[in-house]
Amino acid sequence: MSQSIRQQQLVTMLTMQDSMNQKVHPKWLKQNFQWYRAIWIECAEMLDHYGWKWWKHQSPDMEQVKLELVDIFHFGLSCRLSDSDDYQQIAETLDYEFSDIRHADEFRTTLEDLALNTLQTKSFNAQIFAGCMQQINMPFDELFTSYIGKNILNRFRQDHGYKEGHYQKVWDNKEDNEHLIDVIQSLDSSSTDFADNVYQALSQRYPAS
Ligand SMILES: O=c1ccn([C@H]2C[C@H](O)[C@@H](COP(=O)(O)OP(=O)(O)OP(=O)(O)O)O2)c(=O)[nH]1
Repeated sequence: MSQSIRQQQLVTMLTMQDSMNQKVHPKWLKQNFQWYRAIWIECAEMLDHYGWKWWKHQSPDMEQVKLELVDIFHFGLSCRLSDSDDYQQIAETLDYEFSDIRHADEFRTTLEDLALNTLQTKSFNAQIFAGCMQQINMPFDELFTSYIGKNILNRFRQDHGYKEGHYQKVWDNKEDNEHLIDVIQSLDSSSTDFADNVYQALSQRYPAS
């Protein structure tokens, strides 16, 4: 049976994720990193970007909300890669789960369901994750494009001393994540060179390079 486009995109992301994790630690699979912990913490960070305080005016920062979902997806893919090295099989499973969307009445409650499920199972629930995406109108293609962008930013950070502590996170009064949003919007994401172009654009903007 031919592979769907979404499955191909999932295999591409799984490959990039494994490679990114190896950059952080060459033997990452043996480190027993707590991916589930990273997921629920990111859920809380996302809720802050979305807004939840009833006593204060807050407007949702949807670009940042989407970027937090992309961070969660990095950790979710890592969860799945911790259990199997068969990219194709993981992609098929995720592809099915993305068609079996689960959500509560509104986005914040779905996000809490995701955090709760993550804490209870210590794993990644793609059905509820897909529910969060649906409730903020984020199509899978956008997840794919933003995933590539953020993965490249994560690489860029590591190449410029993120782990060692000498990476500059803010340039021109903007956080690197905000620069990334600008870069993604300025490039053609359908180009086969998209990932390389993101890296190049970040290098051009970064003051120390
Ligand atoms: O082994 C790892 C560790 C991290 N990441 C990625 C996932 C996520 O895309 C990013 C970390 O998220 P974020 O940028 O929010 O982390 P931070 O370093 O805590 O930054 P901030 O202070 O902006 O939240 O790094 C990986 O892919 N593999």
